[in-house]
Amino acid sequence: MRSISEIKNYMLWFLLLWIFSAFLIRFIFNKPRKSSAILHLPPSPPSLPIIGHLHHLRPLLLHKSFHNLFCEYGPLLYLRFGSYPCLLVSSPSVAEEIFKNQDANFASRPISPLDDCLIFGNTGFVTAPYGDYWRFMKKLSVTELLGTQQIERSRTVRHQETARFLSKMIQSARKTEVVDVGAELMKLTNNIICRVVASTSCSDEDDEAKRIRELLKMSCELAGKMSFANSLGPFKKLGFWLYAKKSKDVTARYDQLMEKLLRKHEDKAKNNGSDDNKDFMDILLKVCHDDTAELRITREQMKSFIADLFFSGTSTTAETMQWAMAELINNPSVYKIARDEIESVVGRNRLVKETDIRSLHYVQAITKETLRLYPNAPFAPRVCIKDCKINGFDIPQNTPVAVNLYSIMRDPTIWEKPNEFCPERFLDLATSKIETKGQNFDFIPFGGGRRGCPGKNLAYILMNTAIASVIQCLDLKVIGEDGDSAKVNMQEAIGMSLAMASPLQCLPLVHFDPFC
Ligand code: HEM
Repeated sequence: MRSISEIKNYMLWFLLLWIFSAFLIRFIFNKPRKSSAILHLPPSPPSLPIIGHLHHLRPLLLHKSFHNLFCEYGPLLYLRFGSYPCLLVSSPSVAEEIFKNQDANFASRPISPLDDCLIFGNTGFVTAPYGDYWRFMKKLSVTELLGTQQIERSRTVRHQETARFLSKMIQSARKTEVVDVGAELMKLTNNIICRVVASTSCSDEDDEAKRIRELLKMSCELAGKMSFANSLGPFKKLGFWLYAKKSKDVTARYDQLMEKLLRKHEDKAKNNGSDDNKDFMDILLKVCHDDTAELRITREQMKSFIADLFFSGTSTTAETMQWAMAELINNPSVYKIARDEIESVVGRNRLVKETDIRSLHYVQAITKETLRLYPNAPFAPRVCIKDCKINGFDIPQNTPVAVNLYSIMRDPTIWEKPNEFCPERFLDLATSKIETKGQNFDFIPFGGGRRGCPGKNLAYILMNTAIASVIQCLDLKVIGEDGDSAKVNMQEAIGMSLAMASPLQCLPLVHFDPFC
């Protein structure tokens, strides 16, 4: 029998041979396109034959690679990854062109590499091209789920879930138990989205919620790997070959889960025609069965849309809160200022409520500063629908665009000490009130324009309240070799979203117990 290392050697040789022949074939048969030679394209960093700028990328740490490119070569770059061009935008003025002045022309997303094997492929809302389907779903989500009135309506759900999260943390504190804060925050956001979308209560014992979380995580990882594979030009098939089976499996399991939830809702609709307490799934089903609706959505589109909401709304919010907690632990003076603010506004007799947030300016500044440093979606992917000009340069039709939110919000020409956590920068120092920064496209953690994040308001209210509750009720201690002065490791994880490399493990200590 061959040893593992022999097999590995064979595979390596096979791979090298395959790569070499692919390069050769491409070199011989692919003549450069004439049209790109006469276009006045934006500047490009030095590139290599065939792979273009691929050598500038660190696999699965795209935002870091983009940030390095921005620091070294400037804020508007025309890149080529294998056979794929990409416009990298890292300045507020060009972001304004994309999100405002030429918004309609940049309102589509690049074709997803995941279309035929993952649920987050091209049938979804997030990846849908700018057209009738996207407009219809956007209207529905803004009016029926994520608008101000709907956010008000789901306040009780958020309050109950935040209290559940907090009481779990307090219980662990009483038992001197170390808590995986990231996992608890993920449960919190997942439960809220589950209840708002499908009235599914996901308790600790319910492994349905756990399954949703696991599938989301797997999908995220696969999406990252497959997107990277897609940029490898002639080698993208290798990526699909490696990940297709797993992707299909994830999709099938997600589909089963959605079907189960949809059937429950259909049964409920049959037995009770009343419009009271309709959740988002009820509304979607109604639209799906409505012959007179502006647009008939299919069952598949409905499932993808719901998956998109889970995908976009849960880990984004949970991971941002995890960064906030980590920064708070590493910056005890910030913790103290925020706690003093909460105690002066709320007192020490009751738990902070959503309606207190408008008076908690420092807490709001903490959330904003966290989003500035750690935008969970570090770049907004768009595509140019038709030929246009930006800053006098030609941008050809169908050019994928990455608006580099991460670099814009760490640009030293815009932000003083850009890598430092300093919530004060969001406060008007004269009034100590929150400033409305972001009008100039320098603070854009939620993207912008018509394709900007529709969950922004929900995310803000949820994060501000959960962060304020933790500050009000708990001290968080990291267990490390340095004893009480141990700091959280702020390293970023490998992946497409900006998550922490190591899960935040803390020992909570009770400062105020609102449930006593
Ligand atoms: C901290 C939390 C969040 C962050 C940082 C975030 C960030 C973003 C960003 C950067 C985009 C792309 C915007 C663009 O292309 O201009 C986006 C899109 C989106 N987000 Fe969020 N998001 C968050 C929370 C949420 C929540 C809570 C929901 C809903 C439950 C949500 C739903 C969506 C959807 C559906 C899209 C796609 C919009 C479209 O393609 O038209 N997000 N988000």
